[in-house]
Amino acid sequence: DVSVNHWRRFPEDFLFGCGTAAHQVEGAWHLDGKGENIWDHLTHFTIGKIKDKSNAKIAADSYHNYMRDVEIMRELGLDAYRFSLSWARILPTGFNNPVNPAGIAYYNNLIDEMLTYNITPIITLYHWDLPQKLQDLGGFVNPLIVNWFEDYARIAFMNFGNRVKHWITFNEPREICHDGYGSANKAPLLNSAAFGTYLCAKHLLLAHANAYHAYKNDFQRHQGGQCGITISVHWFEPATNQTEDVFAAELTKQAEWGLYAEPIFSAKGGFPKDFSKRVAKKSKDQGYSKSRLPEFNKQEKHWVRGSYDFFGVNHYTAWKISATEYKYYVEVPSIRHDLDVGFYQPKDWPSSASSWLKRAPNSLFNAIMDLHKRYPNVIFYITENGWSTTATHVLTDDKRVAYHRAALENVLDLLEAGVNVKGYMAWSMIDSFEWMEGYTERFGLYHVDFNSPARTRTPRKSAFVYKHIVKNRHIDPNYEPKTKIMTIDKGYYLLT
Ligand SMILES: CCCCCCCCCCCCC/C=C/[C@@H](O)[C@@H](N)CO[C@@H]1O[C@H](CO)[C@@H](O)[C@H](O)[C@H]1O
Repeated sequence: DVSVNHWRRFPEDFLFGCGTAAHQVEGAWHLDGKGENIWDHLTHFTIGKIKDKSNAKIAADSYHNYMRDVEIMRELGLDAYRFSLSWARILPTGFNNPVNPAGIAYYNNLIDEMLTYNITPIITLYHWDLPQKLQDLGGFVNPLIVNWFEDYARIAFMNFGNRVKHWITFNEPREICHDGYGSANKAPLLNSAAFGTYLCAKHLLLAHANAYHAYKNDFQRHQGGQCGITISVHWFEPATNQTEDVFAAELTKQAEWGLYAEPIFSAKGGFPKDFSKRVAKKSKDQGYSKSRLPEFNKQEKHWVRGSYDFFGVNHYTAWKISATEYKYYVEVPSIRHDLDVGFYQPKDWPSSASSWLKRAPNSLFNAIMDLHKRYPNVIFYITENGWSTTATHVLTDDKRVAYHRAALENVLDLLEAGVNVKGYMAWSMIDSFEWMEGYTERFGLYHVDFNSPARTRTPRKSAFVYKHIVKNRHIDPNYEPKTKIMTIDKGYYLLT
């Protein structure tokens, strides 16, 4: 293929990794003192919400298989592994007393095993699994979540910060707030469309800032790590180049990810301007005395602004946005009604097993370049990017291979354009519990047999291709793995 420059390389210090999340892989939901979380609660007590009626009681059983997981990291030759801590495994009631020693021991063992093989741990403090006891008190719509989260973050920094140098406070505030509080698309199914999303957004941002400042003030000097947040940033493109579609796409960016990025990364701070105005106007028209989007006071704005060492980007796909066409029924009032745009994905974009995930041309480049222009000098880590297949046991996942290759070409384009991207975490290392979709959608580079007691992991073709890219620091579009037997490359790892 002459159109691809084979000699473009990723820098030696670029972090190639894979990601997972505690609730999606660990299992052991009630073992060794772990408390119940909102997904345990949802899957055990609410009937008919999960597509295949499954739950994550065992999932990929990483709680018992963590040594095999680290072996997989070594097989792939990863520089880094992004995983999350289960808040309720460490603090069964959500509060910082009691601390569960078995929870601390589990993560110590995982971290130490990774470090033995020079694999950098990247920890997400919160990947959607709030302790149920805190949800009973309101979860993210209770302003006290700000202190609860800081207390939990401090326990994590104190116990693991001597070895962990990359901290992500939250995974995807949009999904936490829009899906969990503003609708019933994810636990805790609060479905408070008028207020839930916005109350959650404000409190989550303050909780993030508290954890960030705790790290900065009390840990960073002697631990020497970095703390950031991961936001899902999809690409939103105007359906036409008419002014109203261009504005509709801008508003969509503000509503979908700007709500979380702007208060932290912009020079001015606070919620995004056009979208805030829009919610204020709609709220007034609806007869509310104040905007349903609660503003930050001056002190809060200042506290949140600049609370980052890096920006974690989860990117998967794109949508075309129209001011007038492709509109569907939306609840009133709700964020979707506040935004009031139409959206679609062109039929010729290759489709995955997930209804929302299509391979959109250059969407990763466009999304991160847009962020770079708004927030210059920010360091980016791509903390998730991946492709889903169905549950059928097919190991030749050529569409996943094509997706990762295209995305990684975009990363090279970004590096060439001078954007400071320091790492790429493929989602996911292994198949896992895909939230409301159960086990019907598989994101793993490794297949997991959820019917076998051992939860056997088997590499897909994409695992061999990713390994080749990581090892050679460049993308060979013609590389075809010659074997189906995965090995750990000899001499490739240096013990520290
Ligand atoms: C405010 C209304 C705006 C309407 C404008 C149109 C945009 C529509 C956007 C709809 C988005 C729907 C689906 C999005 C899904 C992803 O963001 C989400 N699934 C990403 O979550 C991560 O992905 C992994 C794969 O799903 C998952 O396993 C992982 O745990 C998540 O971190």
